[in-house]
Amino acid sequence: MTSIDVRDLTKEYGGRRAVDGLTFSVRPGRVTGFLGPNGAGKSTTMRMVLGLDHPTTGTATIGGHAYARLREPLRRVGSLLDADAAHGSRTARDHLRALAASNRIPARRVDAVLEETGLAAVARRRVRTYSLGMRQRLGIAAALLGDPEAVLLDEPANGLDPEGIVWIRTLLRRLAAEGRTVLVSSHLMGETAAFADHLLILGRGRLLADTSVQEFIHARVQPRVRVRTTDPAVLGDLLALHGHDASRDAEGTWTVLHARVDDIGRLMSEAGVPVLELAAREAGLEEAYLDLTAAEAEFTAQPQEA
Ligand SMILES: Nc1ncnc2c1ncn2[C@@H]1O[C@H](COP(=O)(O)OP(=O)(O)OP(=O)(O)O)[C@@H](O)[C@H]1O
Repeated sequence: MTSIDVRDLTKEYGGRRAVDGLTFSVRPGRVTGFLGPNGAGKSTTMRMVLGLDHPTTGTATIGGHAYARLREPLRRVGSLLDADAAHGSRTARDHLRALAASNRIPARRVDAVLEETGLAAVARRRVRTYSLGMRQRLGIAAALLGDPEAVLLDEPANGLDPEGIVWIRTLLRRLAAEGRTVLVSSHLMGETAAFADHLLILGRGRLLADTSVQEFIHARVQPRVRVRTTDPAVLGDLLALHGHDASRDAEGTWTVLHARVDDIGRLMSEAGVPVLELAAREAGLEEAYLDLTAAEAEFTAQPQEA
């Protein structure tokens, strides 16, 4: 089994820490979402895992080995860091063939990944004529070329149309189901929640969270119930009588904090208050993520000097 292990990893650029003492493992068989604000250190970490940057201190290994020590690395780990990695004057097919030849990957894999990424029909066109989404698909094709056990993708949904976004989600889920190790950075919280099982969240080069998506959301977003009836004032009195923390919007819909639909439904039924709408409000990753980053910003804010 191939896990990606980062230990005490630090990277300084001119005395500034882009990555600051990171330790985590990315496990096989699940999709790990890699989140954090712009400049948090996600790409720098991925570059160090892929041997494209040298750590100032610490180690990053794939299946226990530094990238530089892997034989035929594309067969062990595939990556997408930059959609413009292919030379514009080459065709997609030639680009992938050259990559395959230099890593002793059978040429039939080229056709397989072109098919898989939906590029087969345009494979003989020069890459410079590709749209951003097509270049992104080509980058993903290159990542999958060596049938690798581990895959690192930096913002793979970038430039993809809605169909492409559904496609990448399905692809990531399948790669994980096949037992591969999948690390994916993204700024799209809705998308990350749809494809990721686990999260690593960075802030200013440090690890803020290493947790399952479900646990992360449940720990940060309180359960709420949305409820609507014919007479909002009567419902307001009923909720207050039973000590519920609730607020009412302009249309008369109540939001009840720390409550479950079963409790509110039963309460209304017993009091004879008609229910027009009753729903548990779905807690989202975006809300949980913003809660964490806001708390972090507050915690790290430096007091102004007088
Ligand atoms: N080659 C470099 N030289 C100097 N500073 C760098 C270099 N590469 C990255 N940095 C700095 O390191 C920090 C982390 O950048 P990085 O690109 O890893 O963040 P990120 O989390 O991937 O951000 P984004 O979400 O915007 O892609 C930033 O402050 C960036 O300016």
